[in-house]
Amino acid sequence: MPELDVMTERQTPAADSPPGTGTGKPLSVTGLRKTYGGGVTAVDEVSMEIAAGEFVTFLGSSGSGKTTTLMMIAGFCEPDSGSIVVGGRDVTRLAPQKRGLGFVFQQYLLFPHMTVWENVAFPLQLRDIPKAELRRRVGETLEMAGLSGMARRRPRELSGGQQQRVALCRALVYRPPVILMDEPLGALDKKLRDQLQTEIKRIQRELGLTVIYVTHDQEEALVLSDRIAVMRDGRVDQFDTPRELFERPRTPFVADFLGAANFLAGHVEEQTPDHTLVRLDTGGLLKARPQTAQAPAQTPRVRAAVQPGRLGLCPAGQGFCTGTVETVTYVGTLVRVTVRPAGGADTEPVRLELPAGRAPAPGERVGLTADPDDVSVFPDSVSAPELGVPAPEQGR
Ligand SMILES: Nc1ncnc2c1ncn2[C@@H]1O[C@H](COP(=O)(O)OP(=O)(O)OP(=O)(O)O)[C@@H](O)[C@H]1O
Repeated sequence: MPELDVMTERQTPAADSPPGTGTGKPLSVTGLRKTYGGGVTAVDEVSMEIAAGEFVTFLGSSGSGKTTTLMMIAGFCEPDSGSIVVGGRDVTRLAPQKRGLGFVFQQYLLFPHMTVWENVAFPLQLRDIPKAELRRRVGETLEMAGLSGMARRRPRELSGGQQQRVALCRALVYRPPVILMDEPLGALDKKLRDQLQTEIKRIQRELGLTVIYVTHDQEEALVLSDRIAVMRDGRVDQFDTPRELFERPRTPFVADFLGAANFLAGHVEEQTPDHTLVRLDTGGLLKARPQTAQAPAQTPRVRAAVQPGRLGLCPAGQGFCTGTVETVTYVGTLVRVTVRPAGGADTEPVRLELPAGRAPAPGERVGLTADPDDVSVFPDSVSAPELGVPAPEQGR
């Protein structure tokens, strides 16, 4: 892991704007590629345009190329080809410390012998910021992160969450044009993660920061991001808003990775400009939204994908499928239900997420419904396991 601010050269801060005026800059990445020794192509032709003040997350399973892409943007890893432009300036061949970017990593890398105040002030001292200005900025940043009362403590006197907030302050204090965060909350427990996610998002909005965030946690990506780049095998499968990724997944991998989609096998029976009708292997007819360019009109076999939270119950014999309730698991205000469809011996149970008040009883026969707009249809040329999609877990 690179030593952070220690490497930062003496330079004028990227922006001197006070909070609220939007310090973030746009970033564009074109045709980025990295192959490690041994022939592993970690990143393969990644291109994206990130707007000033946008919160973008690289989401993907382990080994999908998230960290390598981030490290190339940071300058700690040299790309084989491609370019990186920050705020109109090509930084591809610049040393990390000359890019002026901020970093927050899972390991806090605070200086143990310095107080919180000194840790946060350090990047400004490196940049020869006048004392009064330094005091104002450190004070302001600590206050924003709720750390004002802890300025005199040393890192070992803080909890993990507090230490991570100090690391965040240290990246924020000199208002870099882009902040890069690699699993910064990975070491914290769920409650702290939730709390810090809210704080990171608030601070990012308040300051208008451009943030690139790496995580393999779907929920975290959905909570934080304006847009998410879903990565697989070094490539970006889809770069879109959380809503688009949910409602218009372009690949089965995206459908499954974001929402643990149900995949229902069948064939297209009818295609009109208004809808697609899929005859499921279990016998029922499922109406999906009309298909676009990648319409599987020529593909006899398809898989219809629908998220568990977008399915509803109706009386048995109605809807696109009838089956028997197998499991009912309460998860807070939600209930996770699995239904074994009748009429398809080998079919997987269908997973639903319902409000707790609408839970059916195990053994009950129910029908399933879905809004056609929530149903995506994919050609059945590639199976989910081949795409690296994990098998659905019971009660997930
Ligand atoms: N220094 C290296 N030398 C050789 N191969 C590497 C090196 N660093 C990463 N890789 C390989 O490149 C691929 C992408 O790795 P990368 O760390 O970018 O993925 P990631 O999505 O960030 O994964 P994780 O979530 O596990 O950190 C993997 O196959 C990995 O084994």
